[in-house]
Amino acid sequence: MLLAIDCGNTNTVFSIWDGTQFIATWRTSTEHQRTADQYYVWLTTLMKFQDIDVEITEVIISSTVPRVVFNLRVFSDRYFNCRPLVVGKPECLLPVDVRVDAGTQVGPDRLVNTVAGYDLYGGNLIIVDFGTATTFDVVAADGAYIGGVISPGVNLSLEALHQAAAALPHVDITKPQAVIGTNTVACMQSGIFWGYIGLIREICDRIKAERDRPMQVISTGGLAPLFQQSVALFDHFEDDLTMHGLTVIQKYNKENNTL
Ligand SMILES: Nc1ncnc2c1ncn2[C@@H]1O[C@H](COP(=O)(O)OP(=O)(O)OP(=O)(O)O)[C@@H](O)[C@H]1O
Ligand SMILES: CC(C)(CO)[C@@H](O)C(=O)NCCC(=O)O
Ligand SMILES: [K+]
Repeated sequence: MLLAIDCGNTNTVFSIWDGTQFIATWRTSTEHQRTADQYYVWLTTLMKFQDIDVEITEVIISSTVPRVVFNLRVFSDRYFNCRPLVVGKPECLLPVDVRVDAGTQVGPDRLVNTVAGYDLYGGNLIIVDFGTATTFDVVAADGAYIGGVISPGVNLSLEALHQAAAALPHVDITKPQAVIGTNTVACMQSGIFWGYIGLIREICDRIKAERDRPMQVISTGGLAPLFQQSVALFDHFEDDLTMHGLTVIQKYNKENNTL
């Protein structure tokens, strides 16, 4: 079975794919100090707890944090006796083109999202991923990643306000009752919530105008449904878009990679 690992700057998600579906998914915070042995103890404890008794024979990794890849490689090699496929490395083939400025290292999560979006919906897409950063990936008609937009993540923006201003507390994002806040928390929530709705709408409109063709907007990440509640910003929401992309890339390499 395949273990797919999506390592973001904040969280790392592990999913087990049985060839047809994900049978389990677990999330942990991303820490580059974590060793191969620590990953193994953590994972097997959760597997036992959920009565999941499967043999992992393949591992694929997408990591936006280069430093964690070493220990994840050791983890894969030591405990599953396999060499992991690492998205973004030359030995990992992609089923789509990447058309960006020479020397640009596109985040592997954005490449994986592109592959997943193209597999599910075809080309001409804008993929909006709410993670540590909010990213917009633009997918051409032929599935190529042709660039996009990187904005500060929702939680990052809230945290930055709290860190920089002595009188501003830490708040969680929710949809505010009104635009005009009558207390500090409500003011902050309004700024982030409606500010983000504006940001998403403006960026998507401008990308569509620049491309001058109809495009579907696909969203993923924990906060997408919250924004979609108020304004129809997205055509589709995919909870596990990145994980889906990892399975597509794994299959593609199995069929086409001679290494
Ligand atoms: N209402 C909310 N207020 C604050 N945080 C929320 C809320 N709803 C969801 N979240 C958080 O949003 C995050 C969404 O997870 P997601 O996997 O999309 O990004 P991430 O893992 O934080 O980022 P990265 O992939 O860059 O590490 C989760 O950490 C979740 O706890
Ligand atoms: C933008 C993030 C942090 C989003 O996870 C990641 O995709 C990344 O580190 N990207 C590298 C730069 C780029 O994608 O152009
Ligand atoms: K993510």
